[in-house]
Amino acid sequence: MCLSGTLEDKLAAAAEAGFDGIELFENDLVVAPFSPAEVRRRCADLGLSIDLYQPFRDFEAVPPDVLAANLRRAERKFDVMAELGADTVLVCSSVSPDAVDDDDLAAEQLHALASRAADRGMRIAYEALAWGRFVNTYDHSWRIVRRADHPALGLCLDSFHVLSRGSDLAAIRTIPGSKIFFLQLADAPRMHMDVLQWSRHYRLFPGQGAFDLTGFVEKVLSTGYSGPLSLEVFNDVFRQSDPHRAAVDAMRSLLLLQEHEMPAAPELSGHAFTELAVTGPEIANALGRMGFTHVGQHPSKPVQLWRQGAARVVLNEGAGEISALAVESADPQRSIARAEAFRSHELSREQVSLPWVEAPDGTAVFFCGEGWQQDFEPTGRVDDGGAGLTRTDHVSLSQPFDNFDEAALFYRTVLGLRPELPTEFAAPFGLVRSRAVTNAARDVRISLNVSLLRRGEWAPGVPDPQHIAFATDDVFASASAMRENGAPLLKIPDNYYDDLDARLALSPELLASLREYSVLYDRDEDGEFLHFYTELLGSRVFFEVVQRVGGYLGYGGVNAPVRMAAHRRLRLARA
Ligand SMILES: O=C(O)c1ccc(O)c(O)c1
Ligand SMILES: [Mg+2]
Repeated sequence: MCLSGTLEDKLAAAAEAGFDGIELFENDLVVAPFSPAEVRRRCADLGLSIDLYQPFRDFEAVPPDVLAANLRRAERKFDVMAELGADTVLVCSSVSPDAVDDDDLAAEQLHALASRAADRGMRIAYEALAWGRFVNTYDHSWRIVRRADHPALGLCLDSFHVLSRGSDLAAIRTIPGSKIFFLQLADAPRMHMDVLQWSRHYRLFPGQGAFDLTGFVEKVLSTGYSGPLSLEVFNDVFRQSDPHRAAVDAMRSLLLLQEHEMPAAPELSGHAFTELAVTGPEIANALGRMGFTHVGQHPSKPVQLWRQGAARVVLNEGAGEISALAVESADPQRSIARAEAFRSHELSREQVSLPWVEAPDGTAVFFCGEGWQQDFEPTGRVDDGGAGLTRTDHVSLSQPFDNFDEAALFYRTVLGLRPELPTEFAAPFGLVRSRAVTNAARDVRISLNVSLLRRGEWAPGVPDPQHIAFATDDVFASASAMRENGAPLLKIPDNYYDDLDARLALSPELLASLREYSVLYDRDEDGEFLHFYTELLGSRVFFEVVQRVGGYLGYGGVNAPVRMAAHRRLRLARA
């Protein structure tokens, strides 16, 4: 269910990512051209056991004629399972109009089913679907299993059904581990919607959503449960993305559940630099006009280090995009050990001495220790403080549609960053979701952005832009110095300031300065955010300058559509 493709694709991807078992979803078998015995051999060849066959629906608490038909249906499925070598079948709680609200009857009929399964050396794992007609909580399914009292009948616990209902988890620890036959794990974003739709479209791998999967798994394991930890993630995007990548993402999510056994992530302390791959002088010119100085030169390659305060940009040759982000690590080799443990492998690139890995969108992530700047020879030019930029505030990367949740989990596991809550805004070409990942000190901040739906066909065929945001302590002083130097700053329309005035009743002086310098503004209970942008440089990159006042932790997301519309207008004017 977690992987796209046909059965062959799914099995290959699961095996390659190191899984040792699967749940076989009935549809995948029904449409496959292989007999169950052939599937069994294929799985064995790949080192995969078939740990569960599912789903068997709408069985319990029905009138006698329906029961007879259901038992016949079950026997046919037991035949298939025998050929597959699968000994456990998932029976999910009924949604049938034939079912009645009668726990005694449900228990009695499940007992009958379990007896037949036992005759064939098989077991029934009963799962409460969150939308089951009468049985929709795990404690209710447990009461029925306890009442049925058959050794071949136990529970399937599925974290989504349990956590989506907000069930009290205390009772989990009262279930004997031997009566939990199967454990399914799925995370999800918090949503206020019909639980069936939520489950079938938006599940996520553990660590990608809002549920506490670590706490849930701890409770289940404390019962003595020793069966598989299986992932059952119904997700519209995963359903259509590369199964090999999704399987690695899935494995990473399981490893996160045992994070205490993984190498700890060394402390990160800021963005060492961000690398831009550029063609032509446009970006170097812009950096110069923004007050950056070309302070270092690579001895053998056309690679330049530009600096202003502790804000650093490396310019390399390439297609006009952010090609790498570099973080300062207390121990780069341990950062790599952590990355390797989470299935992200160290890469090498000619003449790069820094250890690095690749993020899901292809951006290189460098781990810099002390002295990394020695790779550059001084140009003799000195940073005089320029326009007052102090450091990199954040790097903003637009993500490929298929890899957004994978990216959040990558940064969480490999770099040890914390994902913040996602936000959404309406951009000119569709809704955009934005999610930041940060370290505890918040001196490493990466903002990930993605279209909510795959881009519409009328949207321009240019890639979504990416940017680097630099911090200043005085946004107006920086804007004024840059304007004086002829930096290509983005003009914000007057309508925006009229709306700000209406919404926030800012002092006339502040409003006038914002308008004068095309500075945007946001505030929340904790502080204020003042920021301005450059025009697009080339087709893909721009810069932002931000001033945080007080404890404002966001990214001015409310203002992003204003910037996007302005960039769009410029693109059209240039075309
Ligand atoms: O959406 C469903 O129908 C469905 C089926 C089987 C499961 O194990 C489950 O959690 C949900
Ligand atoms: Mg389930």
